[in-house]
Amino acid sequence: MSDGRAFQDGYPEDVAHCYGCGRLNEAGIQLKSYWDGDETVARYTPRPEHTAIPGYVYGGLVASLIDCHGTGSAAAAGSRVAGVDEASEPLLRYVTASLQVDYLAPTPMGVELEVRGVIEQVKGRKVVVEETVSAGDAVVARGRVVAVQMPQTMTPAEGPVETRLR
Ligand SMILES: CCCCC/C=C\C/C=C\C/C=C\C/C=C\CCCC(=O)SCCNC(=O)CCNC(=O)[C@H](O)C(C)(C)COP(=O)(O)OP(=O)(O)OC[C@H]1O[C@@H](n2cnc3c(N)ncnc32)[C@H](O)[C@@H]1OP(=O)(O)O
Repeated sequence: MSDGRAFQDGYPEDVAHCYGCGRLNEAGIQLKSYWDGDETVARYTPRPEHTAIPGYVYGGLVASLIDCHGTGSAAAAGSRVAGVDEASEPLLRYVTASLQVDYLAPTPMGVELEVRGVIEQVKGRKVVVEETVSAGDAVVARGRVVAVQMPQTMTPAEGPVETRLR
């Protein structure tokens, strides 16, 4: 967002429960993504429960970071191309159509990870984001997300949040 808030801070309440990026999901990762020039960036330090083997991060967590940084980047990039005022209007809603991950090196625990996104394509309802995950100077994973604007038929479940999270 151009006002210093993370992309995910602009998600309306009905789509703010995602395990990876929902600010209202207290058990989740609550990933925060931002513009950094033409690229996007998010930082996250894995928690002990994200362990694969002692000392190393579970690959599913790395995939989640790529997933949610990708959809957040897509929401920001697609909205920018559509002329949505990111500071005052909600971002367009995107979901993951495709998530590809290559694990290049073991990901150490106890280190802040940096996820970087490059917007490869914005075409119609689709945005393609190329990503890297780094631990210090080492690129530990590469990923690619194809995000597509949520179809109108994919509506959030009704009812109290506790019910929806169960
Ligand atoms: C009003 C205020 C809104 C404010 C919101 C603010 C921000 C919100 C941003 C995001 C918030 C939304 C949710 C946040 C929560 C979680 C996000 C985390 C990510 C997830 O956890 S989310 C869950 C997992 N996710 C799914 O549950 C999706 C299930 N799935 C489907 O719902 C459909 O499958 C769908 C919609 C994906 C596509 O269906 P569709 O019919 O709309 O697509 P269609 O055929 O029209 O394709 C259009 C173009 O996408 C290409 N394309 C399609 N599929 C592809 C694939 N697999 N690989 C490569 N390209 C693909 C086509 O090739 C074509 O490209 P082209 O135009 O170039 O030919």
